[in-house]
Amino acid sequence: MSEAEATDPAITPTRRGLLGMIGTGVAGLALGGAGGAAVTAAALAGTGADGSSGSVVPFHGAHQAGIVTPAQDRLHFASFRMVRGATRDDLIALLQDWTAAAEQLCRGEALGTGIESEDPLLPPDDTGEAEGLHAGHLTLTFGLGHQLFTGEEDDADPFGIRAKLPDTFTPLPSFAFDLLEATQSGGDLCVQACADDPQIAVHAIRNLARIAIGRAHLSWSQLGFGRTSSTSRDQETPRNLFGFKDGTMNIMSDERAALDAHVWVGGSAPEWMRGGTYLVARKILMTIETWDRTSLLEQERVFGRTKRTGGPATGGGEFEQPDFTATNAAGEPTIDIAAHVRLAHPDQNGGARILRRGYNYVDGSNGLGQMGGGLFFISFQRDPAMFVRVQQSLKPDLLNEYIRHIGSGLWAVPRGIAQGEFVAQALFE
Ligand SMILES: C=CC1=C(C)c2cc3[nH]c(cc4nc(cc5[nH]c(cc1n2)c(C)c5CCC(=O)O)C(CCC(=O)O)=C4C)c(C)c3C=C
Ligand SMILES: [Fe+2]
Repeated sequence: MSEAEATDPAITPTRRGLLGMIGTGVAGLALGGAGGAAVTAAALAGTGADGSSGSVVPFHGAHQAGIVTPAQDRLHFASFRMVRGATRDDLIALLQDWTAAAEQLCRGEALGTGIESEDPLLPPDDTGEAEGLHAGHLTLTFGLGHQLFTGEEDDADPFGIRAKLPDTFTPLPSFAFDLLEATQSGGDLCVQACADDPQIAVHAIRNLARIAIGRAHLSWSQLGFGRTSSTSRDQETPRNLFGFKDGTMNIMSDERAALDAHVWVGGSAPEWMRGGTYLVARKILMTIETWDRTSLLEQERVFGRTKRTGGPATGGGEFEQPDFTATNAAGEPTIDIAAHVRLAHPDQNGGARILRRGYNYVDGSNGLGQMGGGLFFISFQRDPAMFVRVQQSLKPDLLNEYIRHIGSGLWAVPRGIAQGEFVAQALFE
């Protein structure tokens, strides 16, 4: 296949197309072969047969994808626990198998021989629900939990990696108002799957869970939609379930200096984490019915921003800097002293900034006429202490009246990998 043919939308291969070509013996189409490169180039051209959904985000690179990648619309986040008695070799083999699968999934390929099993007495290599779909900008971001290094009792070294535990990687403390449920918190490994299409994200997690069997099991997972933070100025700022623009003051993917200062782990950390980051997830229930009965004045006081434009209460458009010194006619601060944006602002937090990349979620309703929905908050920062600092400063936040933190997790996200490496390989060297 020539480069020109490879980028022709009309012949950009879908999962089924790829299988067909493997079946007819197209030379080198297997992983790593010359044909494989052509397939990647085709997919990288970003155009599928339907003209929109065939885009590939490269899996390899200095940093893992899914962090500064322009936020896709859909999330399936999964937390895994290693099975009791799993060994270091099991963990390494799992990360190797996940890496090989992730490379294929992110290229929009079916796993192994796909749904056309050579032996009908065995389950097919791929579960099949993404058959006919394209890569859909799928990104898979892998993280390692603290317990992986220390064991459940914090006094063990089940996988022989304790010596590589970074000093800064300590579990999150309890926060005021935490109402955490163990069934939605923690985990030895996490995988953040983001894509344009929920079927693609779910397919990826499902197949990674299947591959993990006998070594790790799916502990809990969360579906999300309608990204609540932009990571690129090319994206319109989305709205959260309270109807406010969310992500206005986020760190953007082109802010190189800010990313180095606040997101990417730097030089003094263990080698396997340099270029990595830490992922915090917080499942935050939003009491939507109460909020919907709250006056617009109060809603805007809570955030310190206007609902329509997203601009600060002190005036100007969405991206105008808030003036925290401004007062109204009565001499009171125009932006309430407990407004969310005041307390979350870097000025209140020793300059700490975090990269937010969360999603709305709705898990159905609770049988009392209330929606079980909110924000699946995700942030990336070079040190978990940066999140802790911001979260602790939100203690008097007016928003707390309308939210409940019900799930939590912290994972170290190793640096990205080159072709031929597996995720977190440097941790085992
Ligand atoms: C600990 C970190 C944060 C949590 C938890 C959090 C929850 C949360 N936030 C919103 C809605 C908005 N947040 C906004 C700004 C904002 N929030 C945080 C941090 C946390 N938010 C930061 C660091 C910032 C930026 C502050 C700044 O630099 O000005 C905004 C305003 C628009 C924006 O800049 O994004 C909204 C709206 C909800 C609904 C929520 C929990 C459910
Ligand atoms: Fe916020």
